[in-house]
Amino acid sequence: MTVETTTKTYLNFINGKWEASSSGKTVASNNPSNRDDVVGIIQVSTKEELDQAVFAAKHSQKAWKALTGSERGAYLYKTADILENRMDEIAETMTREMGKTLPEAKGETARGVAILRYYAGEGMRKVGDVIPSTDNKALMFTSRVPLGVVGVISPWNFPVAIPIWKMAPALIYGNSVVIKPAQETAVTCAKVIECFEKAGIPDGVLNMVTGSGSVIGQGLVEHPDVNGITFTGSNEVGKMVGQGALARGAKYQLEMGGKNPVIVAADADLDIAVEGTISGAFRSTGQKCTATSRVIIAGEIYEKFKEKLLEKVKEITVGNGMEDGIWMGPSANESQLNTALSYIEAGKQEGATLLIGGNRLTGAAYDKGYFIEPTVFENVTTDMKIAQEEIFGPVLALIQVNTFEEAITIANDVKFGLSASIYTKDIQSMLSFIENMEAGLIRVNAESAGVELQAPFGGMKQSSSHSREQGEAAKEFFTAIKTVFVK
Ligand SMILES: NC(=O)C1=CN([C@@H]2O[C@H](COP(=O)(O)OP(=O)(O)OC[C@H]3O[C@@H](n4cnc5c(N)ncnc54)[C@H](O)[C@@H]3O)[C@@H](O)[C@H]2O)C=CC1
Ligand SMILES: O=C(O)CCC(=O)C(=O)O
Repeated sequence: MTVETTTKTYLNFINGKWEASSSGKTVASNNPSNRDDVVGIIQVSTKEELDQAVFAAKHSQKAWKALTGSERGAYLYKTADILENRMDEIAETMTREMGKTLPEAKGETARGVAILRYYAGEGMRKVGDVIPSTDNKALMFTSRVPLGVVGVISPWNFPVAIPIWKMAPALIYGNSVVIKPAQETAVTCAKVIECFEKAGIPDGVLNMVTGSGSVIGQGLVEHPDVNGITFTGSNEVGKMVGQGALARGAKYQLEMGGKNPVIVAADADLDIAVEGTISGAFRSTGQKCTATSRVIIAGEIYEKFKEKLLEKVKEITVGNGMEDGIWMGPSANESQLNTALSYIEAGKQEGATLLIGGNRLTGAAYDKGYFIEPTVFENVTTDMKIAQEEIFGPVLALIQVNTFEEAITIANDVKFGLSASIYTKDIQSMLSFIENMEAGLIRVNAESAGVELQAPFGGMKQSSSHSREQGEAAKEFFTAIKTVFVK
């Protein structure tokens, strides 16, 4: 395994060149397993660099759009090959930068490669339909055209997959892109951009500007030459992004929080349910919008499920995700750690019973990082904060119910609607769950997290702007439809 030991400074990528910010200011990206480890130095950019990037994107888009879909696809295939060759190095950077374990980071990087190849292929697929006109001498059809310049605002929890599942479809349909990655994972993003550069993407078509959300993120939202904004992150910021884009008539797409339930029915295979619950709740230290945060369990099997779950939670090894044998890494930053700890405190204050975990880990192996125990509460009622709000940490709430209807009511009793699972063998329960659950992702006998790149991804209620990402659904956002009538 190669671990970088020198600290490199990463620049903005504007119009095909790597350039420092005119601010002269930089910030270190630190390892959440060991804050003394600086993964890289990144630019704290100004509005000036953002303007340059948007200008470059605007002026390169016409020629990019004029290429055929297969020509654009060729750049994505090439980028995929380069990313695949750099898989180990980029995955290691991801683990050092945000903490998820190396196997998870490798899996995510491989997913990035697959997403690039999927959208490369989209360049050869149809961009319209023929629709019968009521005039039999006319030809009527639709054609999809790019939006123009797309602004990508990405979070830190999937530093490779999320930027790629936004940039790849934007590019294949003929848009140019300016990305502002989360500061916490800007080094990983810069390495992904290097893959596009090495693949020869034309100057200006893809630009990266790092910096704060309030300057560069907000700047993208407000920029008159940015035609579409795609965002993943918190509900608070997402709503501001949506309002800002709407105010100037730009298209927007928001993927935000979740409070995802798992229902364990009385007839569930408990071993499979426990395994899926553990993986959904604690992989990536609970920092997925699709993470399981509530388990709603039939009274008949409650004690048995709880016992099996706690046995498995005790086996979770927490530590530096670069090390063999570690199953759960740290929180991605100090603020995430403190948020999780404050929700644990709120759970105790509001009367939930702490069954396991609940503490920050201390000692030589932990003191320089943001490590927290996997935590499970019981006697949780739906009015409690830990049952209502997105924690984005390894905290699970167990809720006991007497009937299936009660389980569905509780599962739906939140403002979010991203993902929901049920464990059952009964076909009627499955069908009722599929019918009545208010969630964009419905999972039966499978964990709440886990998204397939070729299928639509997004939520109901306050989890998204009601649009969908990934798969063919991406076409809806990254293109506009022209209806053409020819006579
Ligand atoms: N849905 C998801 O996958 C994610 C949800 N979150 C949620 O958000 C919480 C806070 O995490 P943060 O990293 O602080 O999320 P955030 O929503 O602040 O950040 C997401 C992205 O938005 C940018 N941003 C921040 N302020 C902005 C503004 N005013 N205008 C435009 N862009 C802006 C950030 O720089 C980052 O690139 C987490 O605890 C979690 O609950 C965070 C990351 C991903
Ligand atoms: O569960 C996944 O694979 C994707 C989750 C996601 O998109 C997110 O946490 O932002």
